[in-house]
Amino acid sequence: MPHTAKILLLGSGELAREFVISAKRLGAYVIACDAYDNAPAMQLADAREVFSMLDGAKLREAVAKHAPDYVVPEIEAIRTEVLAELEQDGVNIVPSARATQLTMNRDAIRDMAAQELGLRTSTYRYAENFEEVCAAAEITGFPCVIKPVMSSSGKGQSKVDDAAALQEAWDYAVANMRGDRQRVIVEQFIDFDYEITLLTIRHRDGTSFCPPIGHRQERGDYQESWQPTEMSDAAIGEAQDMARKVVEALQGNGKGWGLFGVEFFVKGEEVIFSELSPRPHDTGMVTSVSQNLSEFDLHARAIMGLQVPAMIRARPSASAVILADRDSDDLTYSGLAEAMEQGADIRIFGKPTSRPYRRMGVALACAGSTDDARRIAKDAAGKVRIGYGE
Ligand SMILES: Nc1ncnc2c1ncn2[C@@H]1O[C@H](COP(=O)(O)OP(=O)(O)OP(=O)(O)O)[C@@H](O)[C@H]1O
Ligand SMILES: NCC(=O)N[C@@H]1O[C@H](COP(=O)([O-])[O-])[C@@H](O)[C@H]1O
Ligand SMILES: [Mg+2]
Repeated sequence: MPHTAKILLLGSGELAREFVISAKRLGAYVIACDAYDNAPAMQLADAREVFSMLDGAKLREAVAKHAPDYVVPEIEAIRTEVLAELEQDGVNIVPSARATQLTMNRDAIRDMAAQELGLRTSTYRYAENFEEVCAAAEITGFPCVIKPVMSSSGKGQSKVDDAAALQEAWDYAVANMRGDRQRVIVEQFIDFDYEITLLTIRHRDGTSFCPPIGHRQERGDYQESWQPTEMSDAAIGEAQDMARKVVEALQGNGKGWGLFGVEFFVKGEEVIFSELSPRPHDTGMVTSVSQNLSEFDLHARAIMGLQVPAMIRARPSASAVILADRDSDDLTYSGLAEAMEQGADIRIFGKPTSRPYRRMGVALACAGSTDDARRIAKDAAGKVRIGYGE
């Protein structure tokens, strides 16, 4: 098939699905990969491969079979050593193999940010057994937050208020971690005023930023986001400086081009670095309606060496998630017309199965203010009904 670029997409969730749309508009041919068939992005891509991306041999095989111009990771759980080897052999890993390696585990990126780059972070220690957890909590104090170093979307994460609750938090982290390394980060709990995602784009002409996105999380997972969010110019400037430093440090031997979601906590005028994704961010789904070019469009443009505006504006907008509440493989959706009554838009991801709290869709709204947009998006999300085939 004629195409402008061939993209092997590693991960086929909702963020990949939107990315496929953006990349295909620019004429790309996209092969969507994930561990399960009929994943959201596969339904729209040109081709699919179903395999575990933690399996290095299978990963190599997929790259050899398709000879892509770009390998675009969309999840963290990937055999990233293989990406580094492929990069050595001339394969273009987005944004770079180093970025995927350092962000796969929380410890690598946190050490780089706090120690090498000197960015302000919460106080933290790592622990590999319960005794070390107790020692770490002595240093961070209470409350603290315990997370597996390998996890995302809040999996295995808990806030701990006193020493009596440490055992439960450790057990919960071990039970919900990804991979085989029993290691957690114990972090000082930051009683922040608000938290943001700063979408940062590294592209052929330099670095651009989107207006900050505010968000609210529950169980460590995003519930709603809005853009722009109120923030002083000084705090925005500080966040941009930190984001620039960290994305530049991730370039390694790759081009380092692409969009990053850089997360910060803000307390008073203090901006505290939390973590980042070297790819579109879930809280950034709001950009599908808030910006002329969404985070997915911007990622596609940056990767393909195309122009990215220096100034990106956002009109007041919000997103609110549509979550499942049980396990099912016989899903239907209704209530979209009611959900749209106040002007919201709805995205249904088309995930073939549900589980409690799995994100199945999102409601999006623009309004005169972010407060109004949040209200409309939340109301709309609540009106979409999921049928579980019972
Ligand atoms: N040290 C902390 N102090 C206060 N809140 C925290 C802390 N660490 C995490 N949180 C809360 O939990 C949320 C999820 O944490 P974090 O981003 O580290 O997890 P994650 O599993 O990597 O999430 P994702 O992959 O969805 O970005 C944060 O956005 C924040 O709301
Ligand atoms: N915070 C990371 C994040 O939002 N990742 C998004 O969720 C998908 C996995 O969802 P699933 O667990 O429902 O399959 C990923 O593929 C990605 O799109
Ligand atoms: Mg996060």
